[in-house]
Amino acid sequence: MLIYTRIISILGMWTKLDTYIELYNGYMQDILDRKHRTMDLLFLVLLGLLFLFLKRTIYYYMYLPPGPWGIPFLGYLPFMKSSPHAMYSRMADKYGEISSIKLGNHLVVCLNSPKLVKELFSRSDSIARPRTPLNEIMEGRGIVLSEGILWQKQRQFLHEKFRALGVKVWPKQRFEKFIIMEIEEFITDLIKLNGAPVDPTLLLGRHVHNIICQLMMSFRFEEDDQEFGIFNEKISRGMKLYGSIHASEYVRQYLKLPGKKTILDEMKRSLADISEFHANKIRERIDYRATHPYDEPADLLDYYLDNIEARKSRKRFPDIFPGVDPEKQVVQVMNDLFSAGMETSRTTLSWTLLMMIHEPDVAAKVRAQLRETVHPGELVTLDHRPELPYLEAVLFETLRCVSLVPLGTTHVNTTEWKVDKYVIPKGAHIIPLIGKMNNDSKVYPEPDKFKPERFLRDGQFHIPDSYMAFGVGQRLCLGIQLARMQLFLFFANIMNRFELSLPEGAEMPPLEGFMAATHTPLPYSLCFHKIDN
Ligand code: HEM
Repeated sequence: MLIYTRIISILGMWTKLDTYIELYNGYMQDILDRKHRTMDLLFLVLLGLLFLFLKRTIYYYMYLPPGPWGIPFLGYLPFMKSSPHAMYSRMADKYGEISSIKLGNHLVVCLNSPKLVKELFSRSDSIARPRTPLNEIMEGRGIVLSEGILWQKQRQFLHEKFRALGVKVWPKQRFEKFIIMEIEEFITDLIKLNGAPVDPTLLLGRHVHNIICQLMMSFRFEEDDQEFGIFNEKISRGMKLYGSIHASEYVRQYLKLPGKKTILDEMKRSLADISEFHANKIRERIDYRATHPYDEPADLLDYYLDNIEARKSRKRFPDIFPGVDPEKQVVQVMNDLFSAGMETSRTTLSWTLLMMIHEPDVAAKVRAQLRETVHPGELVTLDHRPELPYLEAVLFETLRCVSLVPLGTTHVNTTEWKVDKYVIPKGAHIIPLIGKMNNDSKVYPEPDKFKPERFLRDGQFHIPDSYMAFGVGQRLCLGIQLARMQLFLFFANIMNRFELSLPEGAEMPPLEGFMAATHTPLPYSLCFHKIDN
């Protein structure tokens, strides 16, 4: 019976086999259909993504300012055969007012029109700085490389306090006396030399730096101060070393090449030493203020410490240190003013003295104007400035001719920019070609000629709109007033007290110097002969 039942049930299943197979096939078909549908969907998504990618890439490249092509990941870096200065200059010759190039995975946009630079650098979305391994050492602190709200607060604070301390290129300013004091020391050094040859760039360094130290922390380095020599060496070496790891700005892996990381480490150590010096000065001042009450702030450090103390006692006090440790921020501001202020001013003075050797007729005109205004040997002050427009024009023409900061300081745009028919994607490195614009014959006719008259209008000193030496816009040089005070007072007093000559038998030093972050003259010597009163 059991066997019979089994046979019946097997026969029953047998007769349903077709149904099972059909079910199975239907099931498999369903899976296959679904698989196909998923594949189709995936394919469509990929196609969509590819389309978007192509659209974005085409849009990106189609509207980029013109420039040479590179290869993926490295851009134009492997084909760079000259210095960035020379390459950008050639790009400007070929492509005009605006050009672009890919270096590593960064887009670099070069601007070669004063009007355009002015327009773009006045925008509030033009003030960011590039994120490079070197910039990252400062951790976003200070003034030169800070951004956003911290930069805004610092800039406003420093502007206000510079003014309050009398840093203005007008007569009777409180700060003028410190510059004059330093000039008198400098003149004493020159008189002691009694006409013996000296490299003016080296001699000027301590005096120019003392002026910044006075402004920051009422301090000056004495003649035999070893520490100043060491700092000076660190800053100059840092500027040169920077050139040898410059490519790491574009491809970080560059620092993995033999020797490159060591250079970055050396630069970090130098910064740490200079920071430690400034941090000590801050601690000394805090101790001093604890026991010595004072009436009014003597320098930037007093203003900063006033702010830090007031912040501690009043919770609602305006915060000028958003997101940073106040003491570390003050240290980095001091480092920045040291490096931005010293090298620039002393090098400009050194170039101007060299120009006077190259251009004896101009030197004679400067002296003639001085003779009409002051006695030989008399101290020239800012009171005399309105009577000495030609002298000031010589300084500005020197800055134009030598282009002290030939590539300015790189800006970064924080939103996409539409410029004429081009689109500059956000995050590009924007470089103003200051050196190139200074030599544009449409802006400065006969640019190779040294013509201070360009800066005179109706006999008065006049700065044309196109002038770029101190940058323009939101991040215009913070020290422009201080620089103008120093340059005028040093140059006027040197010319009023000394005749300049090359050492006997020396060849004329060239006007082509060493190009790095700044353009410095090659080492040269001058003799300073005191003019009898
Ligand atoms: C002849 C002398 C000088 C020249 C030619 C010069 C030139 C420049 C240039 C081209 C910039 C870049 C502007 C930009 O980012 O677009 C700059 C920025 C700056 N300069 Fe000067 N400078 C001189 C002297 C000084 C002095 C004496 C000080 C010190 C008090 C100083 C402090 C600064 C600071 C702090 C910045 C950064 C401003 C910011 O990022 O907001 N400079 N300077």
